[in-house]
Amino acid sequence: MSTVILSINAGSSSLKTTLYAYGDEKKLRSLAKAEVSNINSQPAQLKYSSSAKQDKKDVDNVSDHKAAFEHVLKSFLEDESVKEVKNKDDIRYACHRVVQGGDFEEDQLITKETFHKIEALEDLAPLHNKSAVDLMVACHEHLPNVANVACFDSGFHHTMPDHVRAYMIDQRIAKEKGLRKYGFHGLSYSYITRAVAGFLDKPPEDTSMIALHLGSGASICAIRNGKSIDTTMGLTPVSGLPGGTRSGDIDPALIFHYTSDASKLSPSSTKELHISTAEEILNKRSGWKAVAGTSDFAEIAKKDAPASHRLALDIFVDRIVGYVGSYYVKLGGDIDALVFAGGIGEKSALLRKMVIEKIACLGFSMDDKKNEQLDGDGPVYGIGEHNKRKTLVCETDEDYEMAYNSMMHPK
Ligand SMILES: Nc1ncnc2c1ncn2[C@@H]1O[C@H](COP(=O)(O)OP(=O)(O)O)[C@@H](O)[C@H]1O
Ligand SMILES: CC(=O)OP(=O)(O)O
Ligand SMILES: [Mg+2]
Repeated sequence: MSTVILSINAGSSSLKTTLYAYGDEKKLRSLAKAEVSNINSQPAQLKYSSSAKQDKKDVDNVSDHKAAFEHVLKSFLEDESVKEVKNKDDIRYACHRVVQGGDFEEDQLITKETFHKIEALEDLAPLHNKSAVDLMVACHEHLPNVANVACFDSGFHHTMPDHVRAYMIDQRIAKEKGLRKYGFHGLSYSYITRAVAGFLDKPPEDTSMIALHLGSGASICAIRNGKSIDTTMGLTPVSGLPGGTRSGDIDPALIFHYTSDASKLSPSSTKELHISTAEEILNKRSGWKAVAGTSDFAEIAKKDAPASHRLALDIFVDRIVGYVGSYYVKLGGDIDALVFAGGIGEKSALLRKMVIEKIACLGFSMDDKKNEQLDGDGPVYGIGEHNKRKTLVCETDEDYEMAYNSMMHPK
């Protein structure tokens, strides 16, 4: 008898889902994947793949995650090659990626009580948590017999010390409002830690690294003996590194000088969700989209790209190496590996080369050939080594991480 898990990863404009099954041997098998992209702009696209079926098509009337989820579910249920799922009731668990988990450290079974606690966290992360909460409601409606589990992107960072988590502001207000560094991409960092430890043939508790999750949202994590000691994102994902549409760190006073109405509520705020125009500008109208006019990093890294693209690339590399230097010191130089992950970290040989050249002074190196052509079975690839310190690429997988935790610690 197999247990079936559906992993649900809600991005700001996409919905990525994977169906997994496992049996007594506790080995996860991926059965099928479905992804809806372009959710807020018409038409949205649905991409589906299983061992028997590959499909890509436009889908109409998908203006929110709930509508996208209905398409995804229909695709899974229509695919007769997925023998483990003949009807909705064959799905045992739905795992939801929740970016801002507040004080939650571990995955939570979603009950009425935990649902309301997660819903309340929307105040801290209006731009990130809403779609996840909407999908919990959709699952409750469409899959009434499934057990819903919330998996928090912030959970991995609960081991950061207090002096790293705290901002230098009035501590009474900080406590009252939960204003501290939380950090995100934790599902990815947890996957990377286990995968890299396996690759190095060491227990995770003895493995230390600087991990770079570089996607359209980008962050870095300092991991000592398998645990996060610092990361670049903070109260929200806007801080730290810049991203596709995010500014990354700025002087906070810049907000007051940017436009006269930056402090007003943004047009997309509703009665329930209060997003300031500044928050929207820094999250959705900044980053390489603002500097280079595209949020596609592959375009930015093209050989003959214009000067605006080169500026975006140089800013990104500058901020990355600055944090690597800082985390090298925080880890006391005691590092097994520097790990590139995320869409950009995994696919851009140019970005990896630019970063490694600038941090060679810290004792990192790479082999150009291995960097250009990743060699091995994955998910971890070695691309360089200097004095036993390795440079690695890891194909990270947040969906797998959620399903893996659900399998190892069933709720
Ligand atoms: N071949 C490539 N070279 C450089 N960047 C790439 C390549 N393929 C994809 N990317 C970039 O990866 C980013 C998306 O990464 P991903 O981790 O999937 O992001 P997210 O989960 O935040 O949407 C995009 O900026 C995209 O342009
Ligand atoms: C937390 C975060 O920024 O997520 P993503 O990279 O998926 O946008
Ligand atoms: Mg991502």
